[in-house]
Amino acid sequence: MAASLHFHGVKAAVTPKFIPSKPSLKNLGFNCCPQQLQLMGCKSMAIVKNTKMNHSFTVNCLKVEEERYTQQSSFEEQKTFTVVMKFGGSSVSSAERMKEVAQLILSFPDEIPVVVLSAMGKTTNNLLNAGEKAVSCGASKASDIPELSLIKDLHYRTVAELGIDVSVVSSHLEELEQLLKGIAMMKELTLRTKDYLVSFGECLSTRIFAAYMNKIGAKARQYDAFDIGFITTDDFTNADILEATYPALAKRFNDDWAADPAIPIVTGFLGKGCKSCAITTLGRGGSDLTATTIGKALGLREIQVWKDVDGVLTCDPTIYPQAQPVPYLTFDEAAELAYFGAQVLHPQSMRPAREGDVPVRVKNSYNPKAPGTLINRARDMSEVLLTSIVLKRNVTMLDIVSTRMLGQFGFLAKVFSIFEDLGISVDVVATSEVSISLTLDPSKLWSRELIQQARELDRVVEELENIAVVNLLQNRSIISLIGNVQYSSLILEKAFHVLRTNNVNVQMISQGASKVNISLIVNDDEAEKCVKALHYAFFESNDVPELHLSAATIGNGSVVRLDN
Ligand SMILES: Nc1ncnc2c1ncn2[C@@H]1O[C@H](COP(=O)(O)OP(=O)(O)O)[C@@H](O)[C@H]1O
Ligand SMILES: N[C@@H](CC(=O)OP(=O)(O)O)C(=O)O
Repeated sequence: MAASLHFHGVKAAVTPKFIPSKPSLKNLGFNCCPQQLQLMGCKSMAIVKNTKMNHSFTVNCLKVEEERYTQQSSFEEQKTFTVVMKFGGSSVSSAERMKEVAQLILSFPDEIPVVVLSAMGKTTNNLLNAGEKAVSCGASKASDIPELSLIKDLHYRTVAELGIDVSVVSSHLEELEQLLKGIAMMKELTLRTKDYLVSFGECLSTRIFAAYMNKIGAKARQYDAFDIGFITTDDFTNADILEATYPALAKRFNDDWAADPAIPIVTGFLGKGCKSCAITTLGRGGSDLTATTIGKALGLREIQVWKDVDGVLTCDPTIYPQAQPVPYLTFDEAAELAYFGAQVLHPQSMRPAREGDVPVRVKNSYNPKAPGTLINRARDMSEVLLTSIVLKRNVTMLDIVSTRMLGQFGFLAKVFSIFEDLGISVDVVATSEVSISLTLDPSKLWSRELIQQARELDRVVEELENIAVVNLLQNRSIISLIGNVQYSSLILEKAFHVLRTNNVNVQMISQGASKVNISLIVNDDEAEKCVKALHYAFFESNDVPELHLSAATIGNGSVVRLDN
């Protein structure tokens, strides 16, 4: 039974589920006690809906097991926030989208969210391109850089369409223009300056959105991540979040809420270098990591990442539009999928969620009714064969052959110490007694200038040639088959059948220890064809007689029965 109450002029809808504790009610401007709610027929607990703030609060509750409410009853304080809701650039690309996102947030009245936003639409790319152009255009031309105009137009138009004050963005846009002039004068764009430059995207989007939320009566407060405790390494453009971040965030958000409740609107992607104290970024797509970090810091019920697709799909829809949503994933599967190139999630974003054991839900902000993908610690894998196919292009592969390797102690250690010294990560490895084949993580190389990359690769080869014969193979792709490696023979049999039929020779294969990933290396120019054929075979075709399967279908979440 639901009821309606009026306290201090604020209408409160009460659902007989929770009875809020006195202190929490006071924070919200209410003044009632469990007895009053019991009188209303709320036998156990109640949710109080503050219709003025257009929000429900499942604030700390007291279970009324006894008939009588006594003053001595302990009102346990409950955590205030319930979920993180992260919206990517595609979800907040225009005023219209921001309005829809605001309504979407408010359509969950039982949640108290921390909202994380990325930069609007293509703003991060435009900022990076503007920075590159500023290096060579000359200070007098910096104001005319086309990408600067695009950024200004988008943000001025958005505030106008949302009916909020232009001062919310004007000082930041002026500062951005000054920065581009500075870059033009210096004729140089360091990684540190690059991070400062791209930070304008998230700083602008969150300010606009918070102002709009306040305008429509949903009290919100904007936060710059680098000011509230996101402490990172000083690896500009690819910083890692440090442990000190978690307690700092919890304190800041909880203290602010206790003092003056408002929905936090936080910049994704950004942090503050622990030594430099300068703005850092978490790598492209890093707002997902911002969201999971907050989820762990506050011990929330769920982390929601809202995208422009119906969840994590069986493969990249830009390669294969027939890709289907994957309803459930484990943290391990999602981490492998992200690490091996599925753009939908940031490669490091699963770590805090797994550590904090907070489920992650990937949803579509353009289609909120779609169930999306739920990522959890475990799921029943017994009937799962393949979950998703991921393609990572532009990979460099090294074949390292040592005639002295046979029985030579420490060869692998020497090889890997060379990579460690040069700060290059290795993705996939396969070894034999006399050789080792490996691929290099392109994202680590991509963050460097092209010339620097070439120099670094030359150095790797030079160093390795002291101990082995090295063959450098570029333009390769890694196709990762994410699924149940317990069925590896079945997966491989099917995959190799498909590849043979398509005349593709696999150059390297690795199963790894993850139990969820088999990686195949092929030439770049054959990779897309392979992914399409594999997707068809694993997710769409039932016709697999040569595999002796009795199930009607195999693939994502479907039943696989092997005829013994
Ligand atoms: N396996 C996959 N599942 C879902 N989306 C994928 C996958 N692989 C690549 N993508 C791409 O990722 C995009 C969503 O990620 P992203 O651009 O980071 O979204 P946002 O900017 O909204 O956070 C999709 O539009 C899709 O093209
Ligand atoms: N704006 C940053 C961070 C980010 O996470 O963006 P998105 O959520 O739109 O992928 C980027 O483009 O990399």
